[in-house]
Amino acid sequence: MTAIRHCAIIGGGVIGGGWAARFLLAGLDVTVFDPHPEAERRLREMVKLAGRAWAKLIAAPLPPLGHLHVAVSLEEAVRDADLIQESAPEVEAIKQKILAEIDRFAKPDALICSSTSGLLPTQISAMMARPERFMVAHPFNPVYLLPLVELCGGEKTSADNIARAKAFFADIGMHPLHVRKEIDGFIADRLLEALWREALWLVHDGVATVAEVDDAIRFGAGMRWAFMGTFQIYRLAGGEAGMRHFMAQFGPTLKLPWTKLMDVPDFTDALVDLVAEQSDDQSGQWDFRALEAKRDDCLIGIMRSLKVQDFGAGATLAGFEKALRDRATDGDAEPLRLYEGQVPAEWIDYNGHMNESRYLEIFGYATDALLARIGMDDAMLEKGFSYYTVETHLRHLDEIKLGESYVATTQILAHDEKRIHIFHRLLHGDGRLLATAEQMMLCVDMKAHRATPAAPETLSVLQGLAAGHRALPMPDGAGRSIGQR
Ligand SMILES: NC(=O)C1=CN([C@@H]2O[C@H](COP(=O)(O)OP(=O)(O)OC[C@H]3O[C@@H](n4cnc5c(N)ncnc54)[C@H](O)[C@@H]3O)[C@@H](O)[C@H]2O)C=CC1
Ligand SMILES: C[N+](C)(C)CC(=O)CC(=O)[O-]
Repeated sequence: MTAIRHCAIIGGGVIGGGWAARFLLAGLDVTVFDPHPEAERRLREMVKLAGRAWAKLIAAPLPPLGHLHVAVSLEEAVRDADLIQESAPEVEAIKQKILAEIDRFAKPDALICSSTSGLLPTQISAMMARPERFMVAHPFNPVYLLPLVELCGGEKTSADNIARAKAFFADIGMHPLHVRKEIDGFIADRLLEALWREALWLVHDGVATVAEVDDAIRFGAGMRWAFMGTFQIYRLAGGEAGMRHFMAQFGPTLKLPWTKLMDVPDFTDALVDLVAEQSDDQSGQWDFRALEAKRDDCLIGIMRSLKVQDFGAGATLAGFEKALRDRATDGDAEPLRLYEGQVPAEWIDYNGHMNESRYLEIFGYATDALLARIGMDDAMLEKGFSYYTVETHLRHLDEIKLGESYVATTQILAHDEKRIHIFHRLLHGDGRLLATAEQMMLCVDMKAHRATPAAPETLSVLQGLAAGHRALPMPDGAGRSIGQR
């Protein structure tokens, strides 16, 4: 089975564009077919937006951006692809026809996926000659940021292909969720639809405006759903007695006529106008791209916080960053690129530039990344071993402002079985050297509170990295002390 390096996307709208961006940022080549005359402009704008988001989100070296090609036909788009992601309009007949065509022109071992939000895989693959390599891979908007992808096979999808898709989507930083029963709307859209129906009724019945409905979500339950979902949150709502008490107390309310569930208000012109006008009142002052960027920044904030907690989507992000670091080629004699990002608003001080403490914060993240690279993981911490920083010499050389990008590189100057002597550089995106930090790290037995030799497997990775760095010149400023000219 060939590795997946080249993806094709059929339909390059909101979702196809999001897939293209995620694949390209993960270093894969992408070919898109979309008959829309504006398709290429929209795609390139999406890739730019996604690149901005990943630069802020991901604290690990990214592979070089893949190559984007816009094809003139479906056949041209799919013929060399290892994975094809159909993302055309949500109409069963259109999807059946497109999937049959993809099946005809694709390589025999290519995986074929559909982004459908709720159509049944067996139905939409009905005209395919080889449905065993087909499945739904349902993403969430924006595809380049949200990790969830629901995988749902049809009656003829092979288990091997589901496993292959699972591994592939995990590899590009996603959380594949296998929907084991073929069901309309899969798991997530069943939940979203229930909420959407109720929201429409509330507006239709004049109970609330669209902005009030959104406030009811975003100031309350929406915040906790981001990391615990519904069941885990309700378990806590049951108090110490937990889920059983919660169900005993709130079970009976389910029988009260609180929801309209399967009833859908008729989409009369009056309802569409009401919702659209209220939506304009709520968000009309926002330029579309600015609102997308605001959404992305909020998601990035949530994911970064969850990463610190190593919880939910944050654990997925941490795992992806670790894989990127492991995959990155160090080069024989290159400082390691261990941490990069853009300066967020809260790092700006009264002088209008990044505050001095943030320089050390960035170097701290680079040190953490180095330690992760040499195997100082949770298992090592649990055994009671870690590295502590025992000395830092920090030089502030230049300033960096809001939204500007930076990268921290790390050179290993020396090491022995207990110590690592490193030299970090902080570089502006335009190449200026902003700061350096020379540090001594000490391996510590945390239970005995004393220095200790590192584990042989840690020393062996360290030796490999240090061997490459031995050829590098001693950095300008290494060994300096304050007051020296
Ligand atoms: N928008 C959303 O929030 C989500 C949508 N989806 C699913 O993704 C799929 C695409 O939806 P969107 O991107 O939202 O729609 P969209 O309308 O933004 O994009 C559809 C694209 O398909 C193109 N297209 C039309 N006929 C085509 C053909 N014969 N061959 C190739 N391209 C063709 C259109 O020009 C358009 O650019 C649907 O199945 C939808 O259910 C899945 C998750 C979320
Ligand atoms: C509205 N929708 C059914 C197309 C939504 C989805 O499928 C997922 C999402 O991103 O909300």
